[in-house]
Amino acid sequence: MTATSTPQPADIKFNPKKCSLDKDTNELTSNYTYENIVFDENNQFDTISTNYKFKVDLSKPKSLGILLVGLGGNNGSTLFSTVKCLQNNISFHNGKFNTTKEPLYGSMTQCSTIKLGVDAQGNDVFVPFKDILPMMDPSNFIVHGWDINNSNMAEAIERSQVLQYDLIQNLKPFVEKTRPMPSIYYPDFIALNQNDRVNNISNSTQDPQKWQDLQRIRNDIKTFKHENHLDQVIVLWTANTERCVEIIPGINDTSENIMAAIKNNHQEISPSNIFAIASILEGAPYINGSPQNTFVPGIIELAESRNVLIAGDDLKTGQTKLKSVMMQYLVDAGIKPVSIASYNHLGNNDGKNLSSHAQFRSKEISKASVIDDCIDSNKILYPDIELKEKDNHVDHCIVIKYVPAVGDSKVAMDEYYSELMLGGHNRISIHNVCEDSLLATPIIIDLLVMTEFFSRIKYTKVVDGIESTDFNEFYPILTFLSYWLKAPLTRSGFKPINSLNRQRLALENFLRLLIGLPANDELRFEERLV
Ligand SMILES: NC(=O)c1ccc[n+]([C@@H]2O[C@H](COP(=O)([O-])OP(=O)(O)OC[C@H]3O[C@@H](n4cnc5c(N)ncnc54)[C@H](O)[C@@H]3O)[C@@H](O)[C@H]2O)c1
Ligand SMILES: O=P([O-])([O-])O[C@@H]1[C@@H](O)[C@H](O)[C@@H](O)[C@H](O)[C@@H]1O
Repeated sequence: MTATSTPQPADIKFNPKKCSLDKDTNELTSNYTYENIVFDENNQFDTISTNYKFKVDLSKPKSLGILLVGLGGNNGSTLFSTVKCLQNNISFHNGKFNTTKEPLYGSMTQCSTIKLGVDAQGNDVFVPFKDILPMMDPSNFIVHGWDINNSNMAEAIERSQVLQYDLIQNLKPFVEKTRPMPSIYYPDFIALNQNDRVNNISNSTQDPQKWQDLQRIRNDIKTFKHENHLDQVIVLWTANTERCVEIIPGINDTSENIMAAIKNNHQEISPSNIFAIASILEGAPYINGSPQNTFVPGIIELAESRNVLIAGDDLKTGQTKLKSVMMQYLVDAGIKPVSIASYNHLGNNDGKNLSSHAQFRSKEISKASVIDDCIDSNKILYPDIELKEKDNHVDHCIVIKYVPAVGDSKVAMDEYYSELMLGGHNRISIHNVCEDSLLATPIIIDLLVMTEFFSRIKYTKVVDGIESTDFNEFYPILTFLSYWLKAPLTRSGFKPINSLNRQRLALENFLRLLIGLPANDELRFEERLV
């Protein structure tokens, strides 16, 4: 592999001292010793080493099925259009230029690189992220989905006002024949102001039959898979933000209880609960791109028992992504943030839905948690976060307002107010204007590419030189995807990692170990030692 080439599977380069390629099965196996420093209750530490064997199936599927809940929305229709552009090489007049192939800027898998090592002169060598091992090309996605509104995809992209006029005209013949499948609407979960969009639902709002809704969604997934000859389908929620559900013992706390609650039409079963359960039962990974707490304990238990990948919550696109960098920068520099005031206004339908309190509350929770791991990491700056007194926490305020005039442009204003030495202060103000759906769509692409990639990896532990012949799949909550998520869903007993650089480091090092390379460090001894 060279720094510029796009290798095919046969070109995959790996470290033969750590890896072997089985040409019959097209699987690459690598050996890795995971070392961690573990402290006991007396603050004594030990280095714990565990040997693993990882196996990647290098044969990626020809096509990957994507089912979006909320296909007709801004994110859904933008992703659908992007894939059509790639598949049909659609060009458009972008103001001054005729653009042919759109690079997927904003997608880490498609447009970023990873440092692999150094050349003979000690200069860093980078390769495209997507070229380290075979990953799905988004032009091989087959996209469909559900929406509570029946507009065809040409009408949907016009309504969204995300794409340029010329591109919409060029896309129309490729998208107008697609209409979203009818969905489920339980009015209590999204804002009342969405009511006038509802004309494409299969359930009765007066007499809900949630068990039948579940069967119908399962059937939709099966049919889509069958009709398109797909081996794998991933379902992703990019519909409106729902209010959070109440966690009720006996109702949604175990997989058995939640199935019974669906049969009994319990009011705390949300549409997103139904979609998540349907996907898990169909063996389709499910990703929650919105902030609501779809993954109640009963659904997590179901995913664990069925061994189906799940990930969430809420896409980390603009303001929160920057916050997960800023906070890490300030705290790691020994500067003490004492308040973060985050205002944000936008004028798309997402903003309209979030102007309702219960839905805003879901978003407020997911946007607030992003600073927690940094606060937790530094007991010099925040000696006892439990006390929640002035000196021990960050005043973190989150405001979102709906301003129709600005459309899909998301305006974010943040003030980071921090303490410096000798009573000094540091105030950083950020004004960030970005197109909401054009930030979200490449992130959705990354989540889909990486979910498919992780589903081709298995591992086994090697104990005393003996490796088990049974290879395991990942624990179902795929926290490797945290980089793209505001409030990463995390395995019980573990705390989420929010800091962006830490999240990326995990991905980089994991890709490296799969091809037999050690974890990346920046020791640069070539330069620093004589
Ligand atoms: N754009 C971003 O930067 C960003 C970032 C993080 C999270 N999100 C979240 O992504 C979601 C989608 O954002 P958007 O801008 O596309 O919103 P949108 O309002 O344009 O689209 C949502 C779509 O979902 C449909 N819908 C609502 N309930 C449904 C149901 N039960 N079944 C099927 N369809 C349903 C609506 O009709 C609409 O077409 C929101 O929850 C938003 O908070 C967006
Ligand atoms: O990712 P980010 O920019 O912090 O968060 C965004 C919010 O600020 C915005 O109000 C909302 O509508 C988007 O869906 C997204 O959640």
